[in-house]
Amino acid sequence: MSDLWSVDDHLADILRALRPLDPIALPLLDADGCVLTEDVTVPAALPPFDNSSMDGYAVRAADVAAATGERPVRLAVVGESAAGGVDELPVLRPGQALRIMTGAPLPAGADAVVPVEWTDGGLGGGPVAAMPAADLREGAPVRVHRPAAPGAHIRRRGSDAAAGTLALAAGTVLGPAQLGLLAALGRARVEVRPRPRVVVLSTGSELVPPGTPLGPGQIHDSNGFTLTAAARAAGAVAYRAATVADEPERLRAALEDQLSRADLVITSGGVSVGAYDVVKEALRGSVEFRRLAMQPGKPQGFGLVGRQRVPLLALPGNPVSSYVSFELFVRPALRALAGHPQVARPRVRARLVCDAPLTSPAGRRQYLRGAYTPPAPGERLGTVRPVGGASSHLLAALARADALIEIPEAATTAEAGAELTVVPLGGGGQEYGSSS
Ligand SMILES: Nc1nc2c(c(=O)[nH]1)N[C@H]1C(S)=C(S)[C@@H](COP(=O)(O)OP(=O)(O)OC[C@H]3O[C@@H](n4cnc5c(N)ncnc54)[C@H](O)[C@@H]3O)O[C@H]1N2
Ligand code: MOO
Repeated sequence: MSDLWSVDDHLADILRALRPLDPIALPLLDADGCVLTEDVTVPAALPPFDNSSMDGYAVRAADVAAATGERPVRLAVVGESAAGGVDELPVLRPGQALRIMTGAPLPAGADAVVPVEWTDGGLGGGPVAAMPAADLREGAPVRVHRPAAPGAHIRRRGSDAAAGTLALAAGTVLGPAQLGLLAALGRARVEVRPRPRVVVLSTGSELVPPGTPLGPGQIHDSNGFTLTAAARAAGAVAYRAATVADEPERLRAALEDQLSRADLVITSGGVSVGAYDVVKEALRGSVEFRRLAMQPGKPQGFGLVGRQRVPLLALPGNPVSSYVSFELFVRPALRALAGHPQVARPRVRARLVCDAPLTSPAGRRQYLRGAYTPPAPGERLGTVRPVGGASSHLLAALARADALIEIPEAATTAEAGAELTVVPLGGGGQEYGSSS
């Protein structure tokens, strides 16, 4: 098996040849899912002013210290502070209160907010459930039924983020909460590594697009869809190009067309030892073709092509082979281009559940398709059950699977109950926020 490359060496060679894309400034929503490349400091305190966390009355805490239901404290209402209000607020004097809404600025002199439910709302009766309309309480004093401690229901200026402190560190993955923070800080754009632009090129003279009836010997291009969707799920901006017939000139022309708009190109098919292995023929020289100690996915190609030296991964044409190859090699490559610290999908250990022992070719790492069940409460391991056989044309079984089951190179069988490594395939695998 000495002529076969290991899966790990092949991935390491690909990652060594790549460098993360140059950072660009993007509008916030375009930066969703991207890796931040600047340290963002807080330009001005958040919140920018002391404000109320309740609808109620701004008061001097000392004024209401003795308030009870039986002996309410009566305060003169001297105005109102509403969120977004532009009027200058009066300075609160002893014996006075100011109507205040959630988020509205606290007037000078006030040091607490009494929620409206602890007052008569200016109506002269018992406690109210909500702030009465303005005309009902015009000029009326408010009776406070409960004390509020100094600082109660006040959100202090800078209590969320103090000016000059670090809000988000370079390396943070931006998701909903991080984008919200940037917006709150007033940032319209941020510097991030962009999503890689990917072009997917399916090769094969037998291929026709779905929606077109099949002629003799023809099949529908499925890899183009699997790989484009997989690239998008990995965070790329991916396009499926038209399929290319098994003619090297056509593939070179198609590549020429696509290279300028791609940070990475994926081809499928044409990499084995057949008479019409177009990718191998067209790209020999700039792409290195290898045979890996792996099943499926034995034939693989990788190189930097064109003047711009765009990374190109040439995947085998069998549908399962190309998808497994994507998960093992292309996804990490895309995440490396996007600057993600963690490029591979997380692996888990799981116990094999199967009716008959599984077999695997000697000296090759096999990736079978499986259905993974996470550990039950209190259990250390989940379970995994194979879905379909090992053949690399089994698309229907792939569509029912949610994990890859790894059988190591050294093993030729795996019995029920064996503990194995599993690669769950679900979700985008996105972990926001973390910068480590
Ligand atoms: N004599 C040998 N034959 C083969 C070997 C070998 O070592 N010696 N390796 C086999 C293995 S393993 C694989 S994997 C395939 C790889 O073949 P290619 O990458 O050259 O792919 P093609 O020959 O073009 O196609 C293989 C298979 O997949 C179908 N296909 C291709 N593209 C698509 C697509 N876009 N959508 C759906 N299906 C596609 C194609 O019709 C073929 O059936 O080689 C083995 N042979
Ligand atoms: O290496 Mo192939 O990918 O087994 O079908």
